[in-house]
Amino acid sequence: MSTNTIILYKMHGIQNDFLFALRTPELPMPTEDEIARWCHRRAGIGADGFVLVTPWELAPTEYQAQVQEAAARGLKLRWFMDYRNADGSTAEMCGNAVRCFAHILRTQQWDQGESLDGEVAWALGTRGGLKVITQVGDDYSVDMGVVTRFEQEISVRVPGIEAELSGVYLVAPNPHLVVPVSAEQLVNAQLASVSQEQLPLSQQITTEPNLPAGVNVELVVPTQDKQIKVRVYERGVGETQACGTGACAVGTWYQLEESLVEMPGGTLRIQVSPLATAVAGQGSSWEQRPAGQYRSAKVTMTGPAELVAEIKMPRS
Ligand SMILES: N[C@@H](CCC[C@H](N)C(=O)O)C(=O)O
Repeated sequence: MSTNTIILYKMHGIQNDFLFALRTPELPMPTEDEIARWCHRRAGIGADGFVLVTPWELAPTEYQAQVQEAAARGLKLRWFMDYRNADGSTAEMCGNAVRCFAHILRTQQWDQGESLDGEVAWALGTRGGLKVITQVGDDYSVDMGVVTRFEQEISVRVPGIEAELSGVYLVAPNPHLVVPVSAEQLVNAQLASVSQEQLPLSQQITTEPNLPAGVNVELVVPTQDKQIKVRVYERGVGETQACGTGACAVGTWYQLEESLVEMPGGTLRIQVSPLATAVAGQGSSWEQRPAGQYRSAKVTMTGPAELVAEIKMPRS
């Protein structure tokens, strides 16, 4: 393949869509500008994000500790997820793209995975910590690690909703703001279709206090037992059809052992197990946590991943 072309794999996980490329020594990370052009819905192929499938030996060196972590789980760390949003900005990782990552490794026969407790598994290094993916029938289940919920409530203004809302900040490990709304407000919210920095302030979601690193926002309505209906605004992208780390944040906020997070593109199963408090003498359930402490849980996300097309893209 000449360096003037690149093979891009269009993938999606419940319609959160991505362009994947395999990193080789000859193919470093494309520029922010190129990624934004490829992800553009009209002038490019169209995607919510870009993933450079990076062999571990080409990964940034600061994540070396994840090698030992994987080894302790009986796995060899062979891959790193280098993730960029549709506007080219860097994010910690992407939950829906993690499932797609395992799917492309398998379907392109780049890595058939390892056996872990009788299942096929892959270890994946990310800027947001180690992820372990297992194949479950046609789906993929991801040990997403720890999600942390902070006590401080954040006031939120959402275009299309008159009332001032209140949100809960979670680190999953990407930053998320879970905002409970009514069924009517969920429909009325006007979420931008592009990264909101490109829009006037009146069309932006704003928070008090301001969150300078930006934030992904989930508007949530619990519907029936275990089921939560969600719309998502993704930092660096705009409204998306689904968000994996967002679903993990919502599941942690909801505090049920298992929840079904229903987004416009599909539903993810989120399993949550609260971690023991960092405060000596406290129990492990959330209810026993003192006010003012943050709450952490280990989270597993399960859902599908699909390969849509393989595209030979010219590079200028
Ligand atoms: N779609 C992703 C999250 C992608 C990154 C996010 N936009 C951010 O900037 O944090 C997911 O499925 O988790």
